[in-house]
Amino acid sequence: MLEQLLAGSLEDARARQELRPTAQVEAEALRRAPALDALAALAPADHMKVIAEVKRASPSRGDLAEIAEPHTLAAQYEAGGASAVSVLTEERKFKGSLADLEAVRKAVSIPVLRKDFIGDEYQVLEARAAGADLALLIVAALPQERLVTLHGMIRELGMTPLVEAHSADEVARAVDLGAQLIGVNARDLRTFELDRDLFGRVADQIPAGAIRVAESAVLNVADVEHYREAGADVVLVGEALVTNDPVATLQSYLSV
Ligand SMILES: O=C(O)c1ccccc1NCC(=O)[C@H](O)[C@H](O)COP(=O)(O)O
Repeated sequence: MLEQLLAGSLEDARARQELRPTAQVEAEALRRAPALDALAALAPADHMKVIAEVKRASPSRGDLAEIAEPHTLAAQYEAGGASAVSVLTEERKFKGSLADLEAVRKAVSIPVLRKDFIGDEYQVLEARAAGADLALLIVAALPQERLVTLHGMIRELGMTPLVEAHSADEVARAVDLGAQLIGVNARDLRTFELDRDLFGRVADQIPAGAIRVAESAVLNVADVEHYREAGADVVLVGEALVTNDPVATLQSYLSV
């Protein structure tokens, strides 16, 4: 599934590239106001910080929420205390788009993450051109050489890479990159199995200077407490926010 998702995202990027060539997207990326400082926004605090996700659907759960106005939801997230907004831009299984990201960018003043299956430079340029401050890199999806190149490029464009791992080996690869923002995804992107204890097993490998993000599988405050006790600075939450009252749910997590 991960290979399919990456291949689909790259294929869709190729189709967009036919219409908007690299030079054009690069010019748009360079014209953008500088990216917001996501590391400052997500820096460890005396409570859990939240990256709140705009998530309509997913391969593991199907349709989750209609979200006709992603910018309205994102504004609610910001008002509710989110430190950043994650926007799924993958079209085929998550029903997202870069237009969602652009709309969210206009509506909030907190950092915005492009959450997609990023495998090439064009997608990174698209992220910045649409106003993203962060871009996701999934360790399991790419060879280390590709990760090094894309990680460097994201940083050169002023954005922050969120480097996502799902095993001790992948955390080690993220650390080798010099990643300052490391996510441990409880969801195995190949099987969709959830393992909330994975974060606790690998958190010690993440250097003290890096920000530790626990991704996925938060369904209630107890899950947030579980991640906090295991050392998470930030949780990334999608389903629980889009299927419940987003502000009340978010605020309950911020008390942890
Ligand atoms: O959510 C999925 O089913 C999924 C499947 C395959 C690859 C990625 C997937 N999700 C992306 C994410 O990482 C989550 O949207 C994000 O961490 C929030 O997760 P949750 O709070 O469990 O909705």
